[in-house]
Amino acid sequence: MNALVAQLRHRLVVSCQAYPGEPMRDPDTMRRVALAAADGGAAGIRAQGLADIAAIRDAVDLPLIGLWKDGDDDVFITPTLDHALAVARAGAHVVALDGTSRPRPDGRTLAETVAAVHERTGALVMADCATLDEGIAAAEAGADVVGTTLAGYTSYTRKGPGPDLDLVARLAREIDVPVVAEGRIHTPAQAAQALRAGAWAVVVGTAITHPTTITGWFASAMADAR
Ligand SMILES: CC(=O)N[C@H](C=O)[C@@H](O)[C@H](O)[C@H](O)COP(=O)(O)O
Repeated sequence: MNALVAQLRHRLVVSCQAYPGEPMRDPDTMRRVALAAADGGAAGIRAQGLADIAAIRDAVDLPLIGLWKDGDDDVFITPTLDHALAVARAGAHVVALDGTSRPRPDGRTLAETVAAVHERTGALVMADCATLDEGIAAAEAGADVVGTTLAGYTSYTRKGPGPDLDLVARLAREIDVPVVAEGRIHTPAQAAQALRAGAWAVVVGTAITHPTTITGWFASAMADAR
C-alpha cells in the first residue's frame, strides 16, 4: 500500500471548503482553517479549487486530497481529466474525482482517467462514489481509495440525515482498497462509528469547517424550543 494512504489509517481528514459567494471563500482563509484543523489533530486535509489547494499545500505538512468542483452537470467533482491533472499540478497528493457510473463530460471512462492521472502526475486517486456497485467498479478501475462522498447526492441515492454507514460497511466488506467514509458525519460519535463500520479514514467537512451551517443547527434547535 502507498505510504501516504497508510498514514491515514483510522485517522481524521478535515475538508476545508467554502462555497461560491460565501464570506470564507478565500484561499488564505481556507489555508488558516486547514492549519487550525492540523493543530486539532487532523491527519489529512481535503480542499477544493486550485488556489486553495496550492495555498494549503505550501502551508500544511499533511496529506492533501484535492478536488475541483466545476460546472452544472451531474458530474461536478473534478469532472474531466484536465481538471484532475490541474488538481494534481496545484499540489494535491490525492486527486478526488467523481467515481460514479454516470457519463463524464469529456467522454473518458473512470479507468482511463485514473490511469492517466497515475501516469502523468504520480498523484493518487480517490473515487467519490454513491453506491456499492460504483465503489466496486472504482476499485476495479484502479482508484487508490474509494469514498462514500456522493451517497445521497445523486438522483438514484437517498440522502438521510446522517452518514451512510451501511454503505461504508458493505464497501469495506467487498473491496480491497481503503474505504473513506465521507458525507454528513456531524458528530465525533458518528466518526467513531464509521471506523467501526470498516472505514480506513473519515472525512469531516461541514461539522468542523462550515460555521454558517453549524450556526444554523444551533439557531433552528433553539427556534424549535422557543
Ligand atoms: C456532495 C459534495 O459536493 N461533497 C463535497 C465534496 O467535497 C463537500 O461539499 C462536502 O462538504 C464534503 O464531502 C464533506 O462532507 P460533509 O461536509 O458532509 O462533512
